[in-house]
Amino acid sequence: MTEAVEPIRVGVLGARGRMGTEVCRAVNESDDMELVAMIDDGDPLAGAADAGAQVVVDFTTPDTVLGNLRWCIDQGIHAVVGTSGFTADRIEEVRGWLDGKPGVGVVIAPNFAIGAVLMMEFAERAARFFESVEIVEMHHPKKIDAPSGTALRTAQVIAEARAAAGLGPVPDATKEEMAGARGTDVEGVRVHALRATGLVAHQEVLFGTAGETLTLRHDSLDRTSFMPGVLLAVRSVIRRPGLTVGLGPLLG
Ligand SMILES: NC(=O)C1=CN([C@@H]2O[C@H](COP(=O)(O)OP(=O)(O)OC[C@H]3O[C@@H](n4cnc5c(N)ncnc54)[C@H](OP(=O)(O)O)[C@@H]3O)[C@@H](O)[C@H]2O)C=CC1
Ligand SMILES: O=C(O)C1=N[C@H](C(=O)O)C[C@H](O)C1
Repeated sequence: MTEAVEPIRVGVLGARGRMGTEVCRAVNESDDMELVAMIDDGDPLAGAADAGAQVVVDFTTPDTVLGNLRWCIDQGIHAVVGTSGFTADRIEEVRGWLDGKPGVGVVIAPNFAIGAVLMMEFAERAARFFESVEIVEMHHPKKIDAPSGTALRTAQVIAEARAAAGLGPVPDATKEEMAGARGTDVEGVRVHALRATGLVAHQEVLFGTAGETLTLRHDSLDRTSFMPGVLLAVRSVIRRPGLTVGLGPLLG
């Protein structure tokens, strides 16, 4: 006789937001998870611990996510984090907190959509073959930060691949006559942020070299695109202590 498996007890932070609402729906619809806490701005985080959450999913704001994450780690609650704003310094800070809590797992993913994860992997692979590269991220106008976490992460992996290949700076003789005309410089990669009603989350990575260009484009047309990745991270994090950055390592 097979033993009944207990569902994973999940708490959602930012539960009334655009992503939080979708995550609550996805957790409720999954057979192996139970939604035990819905926390939003103003609600005490203790509600998640009181409800016995094993995993907390955070889709809040770049300003509040670090405090939330520190609290989860202190409580011994695993965390799946989609909130943007994770610079290299922040990642290292979280890694330090986890050193003191060896049983706790944290997954921080700038983008949970499978196509976006592949776009970043393909960009990393292509980077060494092209002297030029620029990133254009396009989002709904209610997004509160720019550049997007996805664009930041893409620029980082491209910059690392360029450095490993011994590539110099991206060629650019342009004198910027007005500030911002050439976007912002992220580790030597120009990133441009567009906002328009009707968009959800989109990104292009444009590579160029003599006589050819390569464009990688990903479109999230609906927030359901992020849900399989979020659920995969929830299932994975309970048996994956320490810090995992990005969804790639969970995809096998
Ligand atoms: N990794 C990924 O795949 C994805 C990441 N994101 C990221 O997720 C984050 C949220 O995006 P989105 O859902 O669109 O944003 P929303 O503004 O719709 O949602 C954020 C929610 O968090 C709430 N909130 C703010 N502070 C706290 C707090 N301290 N504790 C609990 N809840 C809080 C907000 O409440 P109130 O509005 O009342 O302040 C709001 O309901 C962003 O950083 C975004 O970039 C988005 C999509 C995909
Ligand atoms: O705010 C959003 O919407 C999104 N945020 C994430 C980011 O900043 O990269 C992921 C996705 O782009 C949607």
